[in-house]
Amino acid sequence: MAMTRQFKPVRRDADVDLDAALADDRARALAIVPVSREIAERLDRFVALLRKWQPAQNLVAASTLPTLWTRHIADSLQLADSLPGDSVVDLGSGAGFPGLVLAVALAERPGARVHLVESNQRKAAFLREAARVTGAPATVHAARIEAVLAAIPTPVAAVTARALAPLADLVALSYPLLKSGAVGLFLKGQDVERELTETSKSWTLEVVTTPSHTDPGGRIVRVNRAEPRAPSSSSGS
Ligand SMILES: C[S@@+](CC[C@H](N)C(=O)[O-])C[C@H]1O[C@@H](n2cnc3c(N)ncnc32)[C@H](O)[C@@H]1O
Repeated sequence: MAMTRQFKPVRRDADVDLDAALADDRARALAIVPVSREIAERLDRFVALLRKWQPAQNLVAASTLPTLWTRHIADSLQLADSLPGDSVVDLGSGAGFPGLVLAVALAERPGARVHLVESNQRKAAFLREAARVTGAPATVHAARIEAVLAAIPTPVAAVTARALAPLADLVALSYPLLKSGAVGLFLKGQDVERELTETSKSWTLEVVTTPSHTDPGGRIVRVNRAEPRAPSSSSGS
């Protein structure tokens, strides 16, 4: 009788180590930013997809993969409580931080919508697939922010970004939304005071900064209002 050999996929030691590290990190992350079991399950699907695409797409720095939950997911989720409403625009979403994760957090809210703006076509393709597998209410715009922002329906409750640009550039990029009532929620590092000083040279700002729950030294910058400063008149004429 002919024998059919069954080949099982081989799991390498590195995969097993990563499974264990991620299980620990998941528990740490969800202790910092608790979510319902339903949302945690959606996030598990997101993590599985990211791990599948990571070898070909290098979606996050490989060194941060074992701390994906604390470093990227909890870092994003901590903004959820600060959202003043359920319509969000996330600028330069990359692999989905913070925008896709916020969309997952809002998945149970009727009418919620998160617009993810990402000009890299391969990352945008990943974001579309991530929205599909998680059922997150996200719309992906595979385009440059400057080209797409005017087409996003307003009013928008919040505009978010992480690791995209200095604060002054973020305020300028998001001004079309800020002036129609959105708040800016920007995840920033230790250098935030210098960035605020720089931004204040060109903008009148109402800003609140609070410590990050996940990044020691990191700050959440909430821009409640921004208006461009009038150019100073030149002297001596
Ligand atoms: C450093 S990554 C940060 C990604 C993500 N926000 C995070 O924190 O992991 C910046 C992302 O912004 C995208 N990006 C940069 N400039 C952009 C622009 N003008 N319009 C749209 N996307 C942009 C890049 O393609 C990249 O994926």
